[in-house]
Amino acid sequence: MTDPATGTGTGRDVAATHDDPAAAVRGDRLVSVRDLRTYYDERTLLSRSPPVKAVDGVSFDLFEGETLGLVGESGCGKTTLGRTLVGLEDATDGTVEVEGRDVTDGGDAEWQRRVGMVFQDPDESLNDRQTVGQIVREPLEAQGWPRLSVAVEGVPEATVSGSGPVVGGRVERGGGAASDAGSPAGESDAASVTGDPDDGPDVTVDLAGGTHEVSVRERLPLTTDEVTVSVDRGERPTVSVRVDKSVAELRRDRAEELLARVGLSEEHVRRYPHQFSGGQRQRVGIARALALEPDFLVLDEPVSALDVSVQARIINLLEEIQADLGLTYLFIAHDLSVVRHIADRVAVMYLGNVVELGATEAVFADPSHPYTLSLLSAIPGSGSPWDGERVTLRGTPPSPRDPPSGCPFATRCPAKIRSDEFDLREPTWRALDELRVVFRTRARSEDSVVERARALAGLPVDAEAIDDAVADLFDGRDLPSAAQAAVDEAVDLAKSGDDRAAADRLREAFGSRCDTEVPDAYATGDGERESRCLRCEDGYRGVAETVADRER
Ligand SMILES: Nc1ncnc2c1ncn2[C@@H]1O[C@H](COP(=O)(O)OP(=O)(O)OP(=O)(O)O)[C@@H](O)[C@H]1O
Repeated sequence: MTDPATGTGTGRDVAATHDDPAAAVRGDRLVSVRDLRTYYDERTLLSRSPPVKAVDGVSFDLFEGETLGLVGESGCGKTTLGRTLVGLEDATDGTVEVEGRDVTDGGDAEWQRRVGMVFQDPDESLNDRQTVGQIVREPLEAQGWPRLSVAVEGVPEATVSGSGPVVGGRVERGGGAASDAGSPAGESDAASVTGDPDDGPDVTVDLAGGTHEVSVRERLPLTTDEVTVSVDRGERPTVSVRVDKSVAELRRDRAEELLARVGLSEEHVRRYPHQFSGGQRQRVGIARALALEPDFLVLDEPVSALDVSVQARIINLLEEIQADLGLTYLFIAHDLSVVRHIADRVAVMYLGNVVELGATEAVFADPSHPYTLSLLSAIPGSGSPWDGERVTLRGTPPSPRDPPSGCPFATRCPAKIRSDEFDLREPTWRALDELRVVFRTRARSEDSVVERARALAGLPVDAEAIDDAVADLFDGRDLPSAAQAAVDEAVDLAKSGDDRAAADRLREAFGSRCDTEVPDAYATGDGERESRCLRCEDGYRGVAETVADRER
């Protein structure tokens, strides 16, 4: 019905995230993620477990210069999503597009240069046997940095020859034929030979007038004094460009500059990670991620391993760097107050799915997914309209190897839509949900040897455990006779060894849309947010209202 991220579709479930107020401060779309899935398949000849569906159908956009916070409890797939975006994990399905180019398979060299990742634990992510200088230079060496591009301005045509790290070639002035390197003609006065046109040429030689002028792109550790240019003028001038610094010197200087950028000094270059504090090590991790002048950083819980006093300084540093360099961040965190501080928008993830996405303040002020509500209820003074007790979710998240067939949150949802068939009290509904989880869990787990032997002998399977579970859950609760009959049937199925059928029987009798329908992304608020909760449809009570009623 809807493509949540593009906002195409009809009806009120159109996710119009592009019209939201936060969009006013965002740039163009940088990354588009569509129905992305990343599964870990560990099947071997001996093990037949299904794959772990770590990311299971995620769609969203990232806009230039924004910070998108990604939150959710441990194991919901945040890291896997971040790693898939930067090409460290292979996507199983779906697409990641950057400015319209498909980079899903991780093999796009240009995208590899433009993304970086900062990891949660600097102790694990930095090689203790390398000096800090070596660590920061590593990506430069791996990517063959620098390959300096040259543009010639002021003449219709010129030939460039380069030496050292300079990549020469034939260049054309705008309006002429396309250059050898395929730069589109007419785009600008300068056609660069290599390099990303967005970054501009590294060295520009202006031949207008009788002499020539040389300029060097600001971010390079190079001055014009270190670039020697000679011009052989003729009908078609030849420009020879020599860089006096060696590649090794340029890399060393770049590393020093990066370390200075993150607040470390020259003297730190030859030290080893274990000689630094946690905060300093994370600064090294950030310097390394910035080495290749990325546009986009995935920050995977970059401050959660640090002392609270250090966290604020690292967050400030990340904000400063973003403002200076115009970077786009995906900021993964479990601490919602950190996300509230740093993120323009927030995506809430549960069991491999993004269940709510929107402008941070709007999501905090009026969460429209019950999972977001439960997360916010745990933060005192979160500012959300929820003023009740903390909403504690029942049980543990389902296994990502066997997620529920409908809404992924249905098995724990405090606002689950109930079937009209029965008029039961909330604790009874919950007992029924939990009994179904018991059967689902049993169906998933391997039988014990004793259980297999009992099944082979035609004996009831672990009947006592089932009876105990039923007694625990329904002790003192009277069910209407039709409901009791359905529970009894399910119990009989489980005792005959068919836990899956037992769970299905309960779903058939007591389930609702939440158990069978995967919710679309519904636009909520003023269209600035999207929520994958069926309660967003017309005719249902709101999430907070329902939960408040049920928790009473
Ligand atoms: N390399 C792997 N092989 C198999 N399963 C994996 C692998 N990496 C992660 N998983 C599983 O994928 C699911 C998602 O894990 P992931 O680390 O992405 O979640 P997370 O939300 O980042 O968790 P945390 O906050 O604890 O880091 C989990 O069930 C995890 O056990």
